[in-house]
Amino acid sequence: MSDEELVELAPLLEVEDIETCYGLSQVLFGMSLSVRTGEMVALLGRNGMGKTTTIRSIMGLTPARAGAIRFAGHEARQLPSFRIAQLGIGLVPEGRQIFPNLTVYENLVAASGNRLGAADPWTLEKIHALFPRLAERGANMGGTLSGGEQQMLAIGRALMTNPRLLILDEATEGLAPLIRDEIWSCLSLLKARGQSILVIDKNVENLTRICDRHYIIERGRAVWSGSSEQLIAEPELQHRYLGI
Ligand SMILES: Nc1ncnc2c1ncn2[C@@H]1O[C@H](COP(=O)(O)OP(=O)(O)OP(=O)(O)O)[C@@H](O)[C@H]1O
Repeated sequence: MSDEELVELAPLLEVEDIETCYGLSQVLFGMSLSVRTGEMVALLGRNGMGKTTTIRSIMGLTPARAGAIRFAGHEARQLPSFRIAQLGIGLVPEGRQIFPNLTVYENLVAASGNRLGAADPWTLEKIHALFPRLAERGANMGGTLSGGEQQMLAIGRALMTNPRLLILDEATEGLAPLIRDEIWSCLSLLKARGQSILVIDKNVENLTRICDRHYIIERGRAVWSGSSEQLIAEPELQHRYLGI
């Protein structure tokens, strides 16, 4: 089998037994997860269990000190975060972190590109069709947008890099119900389009509706993983690990 065929068979993202610390304080203790091409995977767990840290480690923002992170055939654990982004991971970070002093248009085009040669790349027109509000507000400064509009902008900005994997950290947190629904519809659409997605969110009902698989993280390691059907069938899991 050729190297290319082996890469095709391997998961797009494979996180294996990573350990991550903030200074002397260890947060991840052998965290593992994988995302296959076209899959939508959720990372669930109570506050402070290490979900954001897992994503920060994948992105090289808080590098893991042990374990392995493989992405699209590359060993990524020790790469700087700009290289990891260039391999094709688009992050929608917690708190959105759009550029407040750039216009909506500038935010969208700042990091846009199709460096991996996607067959049907995202364009400004397609982002505007996905989120018409961004078209209306193109000339406004990012910092003047509502929370929901900023979230749409953060998603649009990540998509404009044409990522192989889109990672969203609490994308619906703190938004009005109607705006939340809009974000969930957008995620369903992306999933249907074949986008590989890793998502952190608290809304298990919406997650089980569209995700393929789920991981539950407890004190820095995955304690359960399974399909949406399996998660729905085990309400005691949700009670025990998610406090629902
Ligand atoms: N920059 C930091 N320095 C030190 N400790 C941190 C830092 N960021 C997070 N932590 C600690 O690491 C642990 C895991 O945090 P993390 O943000 O990964 O959890 P989480 O599961 O994403 O929770 P939340 O839903 O609250 O964001 C927590 O105990 C948190 O206090």
